[in-house]
Amino acid sequence: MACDADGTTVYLTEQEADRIRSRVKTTIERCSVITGHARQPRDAKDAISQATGAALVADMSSMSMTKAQESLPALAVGQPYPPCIAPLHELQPMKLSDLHLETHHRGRQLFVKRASPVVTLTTKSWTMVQDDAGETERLDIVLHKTKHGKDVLESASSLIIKEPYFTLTEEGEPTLRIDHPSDLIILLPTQPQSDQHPAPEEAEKAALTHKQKGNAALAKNNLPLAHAHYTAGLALVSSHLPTPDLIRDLHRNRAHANLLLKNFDAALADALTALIHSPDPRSVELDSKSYFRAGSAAYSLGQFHDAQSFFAKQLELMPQDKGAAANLARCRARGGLKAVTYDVRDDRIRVAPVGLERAVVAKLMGNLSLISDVMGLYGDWDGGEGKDVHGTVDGPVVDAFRVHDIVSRNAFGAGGKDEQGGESAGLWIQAAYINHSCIPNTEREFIGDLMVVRATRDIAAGEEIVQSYDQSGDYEARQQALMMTWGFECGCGLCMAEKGDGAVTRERRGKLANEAAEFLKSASSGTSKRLVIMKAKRLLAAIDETYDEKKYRGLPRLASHGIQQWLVKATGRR
Ligand SMILES: C[S@@+](CC[C@H](N)C(=O)[O-])C[C@H]1O[C@@H](n2cnc3c(N)ncnc32)[C@H](O)[C@@H]1O
Repeated sequence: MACDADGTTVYLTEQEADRIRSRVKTTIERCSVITGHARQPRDAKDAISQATGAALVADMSSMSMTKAQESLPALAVGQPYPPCIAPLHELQPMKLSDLHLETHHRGRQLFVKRASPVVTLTTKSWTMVQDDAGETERLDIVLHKTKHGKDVLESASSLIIKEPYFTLTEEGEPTLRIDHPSDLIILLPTQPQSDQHPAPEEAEKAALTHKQKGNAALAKNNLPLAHAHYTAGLALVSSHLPTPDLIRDLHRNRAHANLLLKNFDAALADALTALIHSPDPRSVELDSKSYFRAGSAAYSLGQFHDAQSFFAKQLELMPQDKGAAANLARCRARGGLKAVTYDVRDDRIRVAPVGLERAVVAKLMGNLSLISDVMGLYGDWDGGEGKDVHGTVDGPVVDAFRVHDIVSRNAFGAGGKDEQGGESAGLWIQAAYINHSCIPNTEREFIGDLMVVRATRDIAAGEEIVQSYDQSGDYEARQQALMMTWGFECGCGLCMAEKGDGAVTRERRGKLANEAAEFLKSASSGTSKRLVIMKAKRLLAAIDETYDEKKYRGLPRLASHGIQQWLVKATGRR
């Protein structure tokens, strides 16, 4: 059995769990034997036809698979290693023939071109790549394989791998493995280039064409192309400033593209640069747009005070736009994919919100300003020596293992469904600092993607704010969830009292708590009949009997909490 942060329970047979474990352990053993061995050359033709066949099979099976079949892939969480923190220009080039097995090639970079179709699986993508010497090798990207909704390998023709890691797949095949997306630099096939140094009038004309092409790309939802056109336009005109209006237009439009690309830092900077501050009606309209974009970006960065003031300015300029900011609360930046993970570090199988990990990594890759806040959260792997380096001249540096561990210990279920219909989980940075107690003094509620932490009683100055991570009335189930997901045994007053009750009493209470949960699933207060109410009262009395009056004075009775609330609703009596 494996549990996740939403309290969702997934049942795995012992055989399935053993299969996952032994596959991962066998790979680790194989890797330890071949560490440092020189790479064997591959036959290019065989390698490419292998990838072509596998890509075809993967495409066909993804088309025929039902949602349920594809929803829980298995994923190994291996020993963490840090991402490359050196800029590309400091790394020495290497060739495929220089690779050694089960080795991180620190201080090196590898330039390769894609040589085959991409095999796209749920939690990884792989392909064959070739270097300038014509050598061929396999390349796997694990989990963080998409950018702006597209497979990064599919969109790449040339790539640079920073500090390549050469290892084995679970099938025992050698591969270049990418775990951290910041270790991979994709060289896009066609980037709109700004002409070198045209005369000012020509530059203005060309920049205007880039703006129009950018707008056309935006209309077709080709966001990277739109972004590239606006950037090329700005490169042409920014230096000699003959046309401030055009520059502002390009920034304003790029702010829109950046917002949609979830590059919120850049969207905010662009929106503010685009401001005209002029009273003429057209400028007022354009500035209102810019303030809306600035507000949306600030909101997504968690800068709520700034967001509020930008929206207030937008409203001041265009009072009729009252509803615009309200739309934000409805958009949730969460990913629903779950995977059964086997963590080699503690030998445990869990259900992990890997879609959320992907979403967090992608957001950090686009927004350097958010990285230190997220990396400041508690996680088992602290990132090693370079843990405080969050970016280089090549862009943000994101340690995907650290994000995995942080999400594991800090994500919470939001009690709703995400866009894909799965249980939704999210990472709320401030709320993540709140420790657990089974006797909490706060409660979580959600308004859209905002978590509201409400005090449930008076909290004295200096008293610790605590929330409940798991409200199960069954002591054993609660302790198991706390240990499995958050890695600790709760020592609060209630847990101490329940621990002291002994196994027989706890087992009886646990059974009754499960019965109560089943009852609550089938009974609805609207249709309550006398008999149903009597059954609830009997259950409540039976649960209460398992609690010693004196010992539990002032302590919550979690096993009877739900049914007690149901009775209050059904009978109107407390
Ligand atoms: C969401 S974080 C809470 C904030 C964390 N204590 C920090 O310093 O950032 C969850 C982690 O805090 C620790 N924790 C929370 N409540 C605890 C408790 N009642 N007893 C022991 N450890 C607790 C566990 O290590 C858990 O994985």
